[in-house]
Parts: sequence; C-alpha cells; structure tokens
Amino acid sequence: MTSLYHSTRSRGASVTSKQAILAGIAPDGGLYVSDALDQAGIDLSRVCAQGFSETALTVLRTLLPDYTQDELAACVGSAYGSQWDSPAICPVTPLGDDWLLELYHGPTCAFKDVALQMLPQLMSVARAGDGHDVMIVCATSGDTGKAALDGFSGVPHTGVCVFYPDGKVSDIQHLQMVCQPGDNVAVCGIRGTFDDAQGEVKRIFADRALTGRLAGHGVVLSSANSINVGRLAPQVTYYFDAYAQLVRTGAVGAGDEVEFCVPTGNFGDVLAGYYAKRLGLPVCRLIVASNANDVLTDFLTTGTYDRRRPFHKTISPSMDILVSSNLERLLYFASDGDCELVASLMGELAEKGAYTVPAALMDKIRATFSCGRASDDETRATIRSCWEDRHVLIDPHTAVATCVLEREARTGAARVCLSTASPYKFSSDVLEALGVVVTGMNGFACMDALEHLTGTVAPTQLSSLREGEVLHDDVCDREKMAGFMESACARVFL
Ligand SMILES: N[C@@H](CCOP(=O)(O)O)C(=O)O
Repeated sequence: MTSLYHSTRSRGASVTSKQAILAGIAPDGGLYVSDALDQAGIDLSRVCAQGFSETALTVLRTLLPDYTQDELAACVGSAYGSQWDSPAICPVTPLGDDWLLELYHGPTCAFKDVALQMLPQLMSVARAGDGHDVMIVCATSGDTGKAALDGFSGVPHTGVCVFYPDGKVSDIQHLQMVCQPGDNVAVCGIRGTFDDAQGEVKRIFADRALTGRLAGHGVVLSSANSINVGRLAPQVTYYFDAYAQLVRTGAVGAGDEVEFCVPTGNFGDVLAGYYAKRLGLPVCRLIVASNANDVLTDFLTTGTYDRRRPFHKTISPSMDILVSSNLERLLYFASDGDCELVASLMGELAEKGAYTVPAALMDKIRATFSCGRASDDETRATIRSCWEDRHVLIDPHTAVATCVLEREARTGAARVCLSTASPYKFSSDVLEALGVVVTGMNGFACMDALEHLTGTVAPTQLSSLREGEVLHDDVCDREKMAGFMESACARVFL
C-alpha cells in the first residue's frame, strides 16, 4: 500500500490517502499533507485539451494515488453529473477585463459542492475496506454545512452532523440546513461563532474517551471541512479547469501566467490554488481577499497571525472566521516541510492566540500571496457597480474578492476572481446593495424583488425552500456539541 500522507506537525506515522480521508485530521491535531506534491506535476497541455471531469480524474489520480483509476472514475461520474446546472460544471465568464470562475452551479449553490459532491464518494470507497460506520462532524459558517448535508444525506454507513453559529448565517443558508431531510443527518446551531464550532469539532476529534466509546460501537469520526484532504483535493480541479477554459477561448496563451483572487476565511479555497501552482499550473499570484475579519490580510502584511481581535458579523458570513485552519498547510509547504516549526507555531496559536512567522519564510509566502480587505460598505458598492456597469450579479463573498482585485495593480497576467456562491443565497443583502430598502421584507420577498429588479432567476433549490419544512431546531452551547453528536451517532447507527 502507498503510504504518502503525514501530519503537518510530525512525520512519525504515514498513512494512505484513503486513511487520511477517513480520519479527517491527524492524531496529533495536524493536517494531513503529502510530500509528493512537488514531484507529481500535471501535464498542462493534456489538461487544456480535456473537460472538467477528465481534469478532476487527472488531479485526483495525482493527489490520491492509492485509489485506483476505476474507483476514481466512478467517483467522478457520480460527483459531476446532472445535479449541476451548467455542463461546464464551473464556467469561466467575463467580468470587464477580468474573469469570474463561477463555482455555484451545484446542488447547494456554493463552491463547496465541487468537493462535497465528491467527498462522499471518496469516503465510501475508503470505508469499503474498513467496515466502520463514519460520522461526519462538520463546522460551518454557512455554506459547507448544507453542501455536506446534501452530499452525505442517504449515503450508506455514513452520518453527518453539522454545527452552525446560530444567528450568524444568512436566512437562506439557515433554511437550507434546517430543512434538510434524511435519516442520517443532524443539524444544530451553537451559541457562539464558527471558530467556537470548529474549535470544538477539533477537540471532539482529539477526545480519546469519546472516540474510543464510539469505536466500541464500530463508529469512526471524520470531517467534511477543508481540514480533510478529501475536501481539498477536488478543489484543485477548478483552478486547472479554469486555466484550460481560458486557453481554449484564446484569452491566455498556453503556458502564460494567470492570477487568482480568492475570497477566503478558512484558507482552504486559496490553498487549493497553491496546490495547483505546486502541481505546475502557471499561477503568478494568489490574492487573498478578506472581509472585516481581516486576520489573514494582517498576517500577510505583518507576518504575525493574531486571532485576539473583535469578531465582526458581516454581510459575507461564510468568511466570518478568525482561525484559518489551512494556513497550517501553507506554513508546512512554504517552510519546506518543517514540522517542528509548524508544531511550535500552532502551539503558540493554541496557548496565546498568536504567532509570528520568521521573516525569511514570510518573504517566500509573499512571493506568491498578496492580500486585501473590503468593508461591508465597499462590498455593497462593488455589488452595485458590477450590476450597474457590467450587468453581472454577484454575491457578497465574490464582491469582497472583486473589490480587492480591482484595487490591485495589473501585472499583465489574466486575472480570475473566484465566484463562490449564488447571489440568491444572500438575497436581502444583495438587494439592499442595489439600493432597495429591505426593511420588513423576508428572505423570499427579497428573492422575488431581486428577480424582478435584475431579470435573473433564483435557483429552484433556493426558491423552493419557501415550501420547506423546518426539521431541525436544536441550538446548544459549545460544551454540549459532543453530547449532541454522540446522540446523533446513536440515532443513526445503533
Ligand atoms: N466558509 C466555510 C467555513 C468552513 O470552511 P471549510 O472550507 O473548511 O469547510 C463555510 O461556509 O462553512
């Protein structure tokens, strides 16, 4: 068996990608990484000649080498079929002189679908040889939760338990989750932030007494967040595929460099772009776009990551995050695999809430990454100008990135902005940004008004929520999350 993955914090035990996907997170709290990343280049001319599914297969074969070609082909076939409303899966469309990579054409209208239509397939193959039942424990700031519920609902021998910050997701995101049917799903709001939820989920994974109890019943825990390499790997596909689309339309020449601007909170989406670069995609710059929770912008500017700051509830709630988990993987790769350094920085983050990266390492990171932030007012202004000047309707997360990209000096390279969610997931904020007073209007009145004002059509999976039945109304404190999850395991598996 190919043992390729190990923790960012130690090299002691290496595991296959199937084992890494089943575990979700390494036993020492680190994230699984593979040192084969740089040796495993992807043939760009081949990618430019093929469609999304073929490229997904190429990327996954490279990153998850212990899956067979047949296993991955079956996973890709199931993940990228008729549940997408665009045959391109992730089409690239013009935005002025730049490009939008539309990642919201899947069943839950957010970029998470690209990986969460795939992860359940990968997980099922991985668990086939293992025999355990798997409970997926997921923290969400709005989008991952519904995408995980949709992907894992009804998957045999699998359950999914989602925790979201109560009152801190959009009305539509909330309804998407609480109306989710399925015998193997559980959804619970928590009194706190996404960081509280994600922190507790990581503590649950490390709780030996709890995981031991569950193992006694044949249940293992895993993750649907981008800490799981099975979430990250499928996201690499759309960077390659976007490039291929641009080459095919003649917008860039084969081999030309491109820039990507990514709205990010947990750092998974932009890290997938970094993986693509290390696999040979000609990416000259990755621009990290933050909202008022600008911990990443400050980090890239100063070299100090400091989570000890006020939390801001913004109109781009999926990015309301102060602990960006996947930065740990970037630190690992940029330091040429210095596990000791990563472990010590993560120790400082846990103990003090902050760490400072050596200057030489920051220089390496800044050679690829730049950054910027957008306030809510700037985000609204960008939604409005995109609509009024270009007739392109974008959601607040995409607007954060567009605003940041517009301020960046042009280098001559083609620029692609990741468009991460449907504007209709955030109908009231988008409508307000277009100048409509929304006081007294509920989410569906805003959706209708947005359709009327723009002549665009809300995705049916969102508009049909008005007939949805609320099936989950639990809300708990952080301390009760483990108990909620254990009860869900009992209900689903025992
Ligand atoms: N933005 C996410 C937060 C979790 O990030 P993930 O990419 O690690 O799942 C969300 O919308 O839930």
